[in-house]
Amino acid sequence: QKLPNVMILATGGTIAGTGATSTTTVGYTAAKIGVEALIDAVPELKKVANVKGEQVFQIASENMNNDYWLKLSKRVNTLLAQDDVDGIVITHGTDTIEETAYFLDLTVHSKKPVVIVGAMRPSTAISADGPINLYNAVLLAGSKEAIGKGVLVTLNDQINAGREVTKTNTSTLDTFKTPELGLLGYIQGSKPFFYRQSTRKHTADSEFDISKMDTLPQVDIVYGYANMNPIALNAFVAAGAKGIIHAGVGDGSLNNTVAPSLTEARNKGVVIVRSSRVGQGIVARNGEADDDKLDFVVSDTLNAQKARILLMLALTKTTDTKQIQKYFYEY
Ligand SMILES: NC(=O)CC[C@H](N)C(=O)O
Repeated sequence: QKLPNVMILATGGTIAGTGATSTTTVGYTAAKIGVEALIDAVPELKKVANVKGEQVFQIASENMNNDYWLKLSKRVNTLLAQDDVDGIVITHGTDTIEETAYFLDLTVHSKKPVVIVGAMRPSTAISADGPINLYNAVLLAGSKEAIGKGVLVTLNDQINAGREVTKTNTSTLDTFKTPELGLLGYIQGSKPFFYRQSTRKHTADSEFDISKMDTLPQVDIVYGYANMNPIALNAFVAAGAKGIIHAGVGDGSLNNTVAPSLTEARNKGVVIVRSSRVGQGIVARNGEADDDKLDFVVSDTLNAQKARILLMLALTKTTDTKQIQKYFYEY
């Protein structure tokens, strides 16, 4: 039986982390060991795929930025265009895995599997989760089942969709979840099992193309809270933000000390997206604000960090808020 060719692109994170002792599970160093060492630590990979590794960069993912995303997405597109690559695994720090997953979901143009994987314990820890997670990721990236499902995230034997997955716990192994909408499936006994898939456009159907881009528009996030003031919002706008994600309280509600500054920003051409700090549910258009009159956009079910990604990509195509709103309902 012919094994699939799976390329492992390493970017750092705890999966490549090392600690002082086997019980060091906090205060370790992320992004220490290279891709060859990651592969060598799991000889079982060779039984399920022909694996090759490439170190794209080596960072703790709190340092993720638009430049790294553009580089990674371009590399993934180039590799997937090759006949000798069947799927891609990306090893990644867990802090921003959900953002990278959604960015690639929108900018990789292929039906071939792309699987992002991380770990919550460094490679040196007792019961490190990196090796089994990497094994599962390679298995998934080489599987027929993962074709056309969009960018996937796997840790803890579970498969989640790039659009929906979020980190829900600072430290436990079962941190990655898609609350309410639910995970896509499991990996058990060296087999992936899928039960659902996202209805939103992604990968091969995505119209966002970053192949010729070196920068992305500035979009910042303003967090909602009681006694909120517009200082951060005004500073972002003064610094040249082209878009603002307002992670409002509740259903994206606007504090009355901040609403006038949002209107002012919109009048200057800044695109305002009302999202929510709640994390679940739809932000209703014309619900907590008259979006038609204010010319604001709502984030649908995207959390603020994912809404930021879609707005950046939307702004590479248009500043028309009707079209941008359409994207938020389609992707
Ligand atoms: N568990 C982790 O991967 C967290 C380590 C680090 N903060 C990162 O995101 O890269």
